[in-house]
Amino acid sequence: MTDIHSIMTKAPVIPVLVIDDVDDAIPVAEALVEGGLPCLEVTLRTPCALDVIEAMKTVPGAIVGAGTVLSTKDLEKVLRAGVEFVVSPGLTENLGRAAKDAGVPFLPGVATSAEIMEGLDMGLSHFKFFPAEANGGLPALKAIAAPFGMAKFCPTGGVSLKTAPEWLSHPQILCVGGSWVAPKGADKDTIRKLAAEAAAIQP
Ligand SMILES: O=C(O)C(=O)C[C@H](O)[C@H](O)COP(=O)(O)O
Repeated sequence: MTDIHSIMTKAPVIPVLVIDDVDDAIPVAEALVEGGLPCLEVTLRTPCALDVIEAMKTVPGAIVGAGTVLSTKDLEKVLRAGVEFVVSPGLTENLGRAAKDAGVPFLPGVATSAEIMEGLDMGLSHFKFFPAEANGGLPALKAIAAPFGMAKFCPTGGVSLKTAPEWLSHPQILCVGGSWVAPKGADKDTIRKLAAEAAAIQP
């Protein structure tokens, strides 16, 4: 298993996926991987998410993780499904410790200095800044991250193709997360093009 730093540095964008129909899993994953975005965050927001994870894992080159992991119960489920990384919207002591014990690359959401400090205490150093735009955007993250030179971030929530380059120009930001690369109902060609555009983003 790889570590969260290498997952965050594979491509500038981690697609955040909400998949309603398991039949879409393979074409969506193929389009994203072909477009140059190998790390796929499948959110547990839909009832078929675990089946989607299992299906996407069969796509060559896909590195499949789970998002919206809210509890240790969710963590157990996604580990059984064989995810390679885990993302959560927030950080709790229970979930942080369980992810650490499981040895799975873990990217918990933070929005404040105290949350980053709790994460650092647990031995974590890589965080999702969530919800990125609603929390004040890049000026807010710049100010919050300044005392924590060792911490790295993946802003997610309201990030777009247009705003991603500016986020990525900050040295503590390794990648951004976003759902824009796989809009609901989009066909494979569209998703491949959106992924290729995102993969080519230069800070
Ligand atoms: O489901 C989760 O666990 C989340 O953390 C939420 C997602 O990361 C954001 O909703 C994506 O934001 P958009 O790119 O603005 O759509």
